Amino acid sequence: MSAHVPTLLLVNILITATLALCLGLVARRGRGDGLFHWGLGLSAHSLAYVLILLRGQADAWISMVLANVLLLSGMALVQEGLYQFLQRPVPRLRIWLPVALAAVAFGLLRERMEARVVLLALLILAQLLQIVRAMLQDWDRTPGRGKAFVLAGLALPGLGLALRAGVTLGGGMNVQSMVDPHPLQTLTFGLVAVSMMLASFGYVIMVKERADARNHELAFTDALTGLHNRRHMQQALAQHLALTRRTAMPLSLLLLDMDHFKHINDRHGHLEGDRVLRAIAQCLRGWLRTQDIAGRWGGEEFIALLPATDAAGARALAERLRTAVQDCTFTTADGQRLPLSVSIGGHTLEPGNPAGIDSLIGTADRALYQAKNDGRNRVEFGSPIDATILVATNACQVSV
Ligand SMILES: Nc1nc2c(ncn2[C@@H]2O[C@H](COP(=O)(O)OP(=O)(O)OP(=O)(O)O)[C@@H](O)[C@H]2O)c(=O)[nH]1
Repeated sequence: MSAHVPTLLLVNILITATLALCLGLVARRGRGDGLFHWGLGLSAHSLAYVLILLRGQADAWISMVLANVLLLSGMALVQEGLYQFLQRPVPRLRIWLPVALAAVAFGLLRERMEARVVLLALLILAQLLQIVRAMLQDWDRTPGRGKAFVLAGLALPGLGLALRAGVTLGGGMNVQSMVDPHPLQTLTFGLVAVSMMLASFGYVIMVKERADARNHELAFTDALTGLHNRRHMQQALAQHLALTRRTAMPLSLLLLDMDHFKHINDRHGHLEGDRVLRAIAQCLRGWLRTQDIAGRWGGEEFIALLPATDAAGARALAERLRTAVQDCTFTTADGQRLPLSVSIGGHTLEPGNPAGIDSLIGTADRALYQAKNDGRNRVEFGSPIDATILVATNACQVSV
């Protein structure tokens, strides 16, 4: 099966130019997503096909040498974009070496069609392998669906070019003829059109997937402490409450409030106050178990959700947190040591308890109020705790 090669080339020019234009409209230099360079790469490809279309009419230096150099430059620019996206240093020498080699070699091989076909296949395959290698190295950090499209899209022309080179070497057929095209010539140009669309859409999906993940992180993270924010904690609370209703697992909640924090702000300034909040967040991260979920509830108040934790376990953990903050040696920028303490209010929902979020938080909040009223730097629980639990708690305190 052969198609009219100039028509195929025209289709390729239209596809790559349209994609380049679209990317050019949305890309911003310096945003670190590589879209700008990817768009430049597509423009280089588009121009290369224009020059290939002029084969037979324009000078061989333009329609062969410059066209092939532009094709390889397009791939080099695509690689630059990808390295920017992966936030890795761009290995310019490695990326542009095939382009420099092509400029020299294609100039020398203008009259040797077989050598040109094989060389082009080898250089493009070398570029594709570099791209695949870079993506595999960052496999876990690269968003999922988009990268599959990019890899599939880039593999297709590699396959076409390798086949073309193999047939040229094996049978010496003229796979470059425009007048009486070899089916492989048709296949290669057809594959290039599909592959550039596939890879470019894949790349845009990759950029979008990463932006979505970042936005999600920003929407659910507290900017000052890096802990989960109130919105995330409300969602986590709802999920774990539903789980507690269906399973035989208790659920505990702690509300932690810094003592006399206004005094720290007034005396040492808000920046020091912020540093204290970060130190407390760090302390929480260090002391909670991996299944526990910690967040900033607002101002100088923190929240910890303790799944599958009964009242005794929650109280022991709360005491450990209180002691850890008390023992924390916080030093201000001008070298003063600040004593810190937190009051903690807690509550535990036993399995099957139909209480809702408001009731759980309300009870913990009342316990926190009690802890403040009773002199601060204390732990209070909303649910009654029996004598055996208290003994266990005291034992924990001693071990801390
Ligand atoms: N630096 C800093 N201060 C904050 C932030 N959010 C709230 N605050 C301050 O936290 C202080 C809270 O003061 P209060 O509610 O009176 O609480 P407190 O001084 O800790 O007193 P008690 O809770 O009764 O021990 C206020 O001065 C707020 O301005 C923040 O993000 N950074």
